Amino acid sequence: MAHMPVDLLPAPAPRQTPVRAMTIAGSDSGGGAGIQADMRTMAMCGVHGCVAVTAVTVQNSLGVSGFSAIDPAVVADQMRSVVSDIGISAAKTGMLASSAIIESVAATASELGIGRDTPIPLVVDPVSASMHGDKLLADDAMDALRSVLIPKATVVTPNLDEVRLITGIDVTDDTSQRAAAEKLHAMGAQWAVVKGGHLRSSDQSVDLLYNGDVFHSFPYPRIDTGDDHGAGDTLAAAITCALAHGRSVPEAVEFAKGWVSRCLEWAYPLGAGHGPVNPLWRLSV
Ligand SMILES: Nc1ncnc2c1ncn2[C@@H]1O[C@H](COP(=O)(O)OP(=O)(O)O)[C@@H](O)[C@H]1O
Ligand SMILES: Cc1ncc(COP(=O)(O)OP(=O)(O)O)c(N)n1
Repeated sequence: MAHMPVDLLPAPAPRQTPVRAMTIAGSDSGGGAGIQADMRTMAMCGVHGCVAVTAVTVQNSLGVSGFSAIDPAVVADQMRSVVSDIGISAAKTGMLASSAIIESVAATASELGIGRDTPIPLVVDPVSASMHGDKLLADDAMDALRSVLIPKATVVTPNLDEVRLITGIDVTDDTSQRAAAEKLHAMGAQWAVVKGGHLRSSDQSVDLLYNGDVFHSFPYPRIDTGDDHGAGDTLAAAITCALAHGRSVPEAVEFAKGWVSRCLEWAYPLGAGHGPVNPLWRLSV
């Protein structure tokens, strides 16, 4: 295992109300991705995680065999209920399933003051499919993602398949990764992270962050594992936690890269397919 320095977010003191964040995402019955991944990382980062469930997937280590989407009005009401009482310092989106849910989440985020240029940053992980290729977002929802949600994002975090669907750019190298980041920023995201996890030609996994001005590159050693289910959710959740703790976006992405790298180092086999990344490494520190 590589030995990277450990960057930790502060743990709450006994009886002290922790920093709060909300995930607006789908449930993974296998416990490795979606809401379950977000809550695992939030808990291990000392953050009280709140939830707006968007869909319930039927999923295990072999893939997603079906899902049921939640009524968009119920998604919006979950967001209102959390923000009006508990309060949050950051939010993230994951699986949103349909254009109706995307529109509801974007409108409710505006109503509640969540998103870029507000005090509550929004991390948009534009989940479109599982690692097995199972669809988690309707084909006709891509326009809503581009036109109403990405312009609200403080940070958008697509993988390379999602980059292709959203921007039409096929990222194969550093130049196309930069072009994709520029296009995502031009679509209205304050910051774009183009994740390099799927660029398997290198011994590095390089994520690129861009805000219309400066590129920040995050090269980390590629970890040799097939147990990488939930890596994207975990990265976005860790960014959200660091933002909730008051870190800047580049600091939050740096923290999250270190976090997900350790989670990949500690990933374990589960079921007959791909096991999950493992935030429980934090219990050993
Ligand atoms: N084998 C790996 N070794 C190190 N980092 C990885 C590896 N696979 C993915 N990552 C990192 O995990 C995060 C999620 O990446 P990616 O796999 O591209 O997203 P997704 O899970 O959404 O498909 C990124 O920060 C990426 O660089
Ligand atoms: C309910 C749910 N949400 C998101 C995903 C995809 O998660 P991701 O982190 O991109 O991980 P992989 O699918 O690549 O393992 C999901 N599968 N289920």
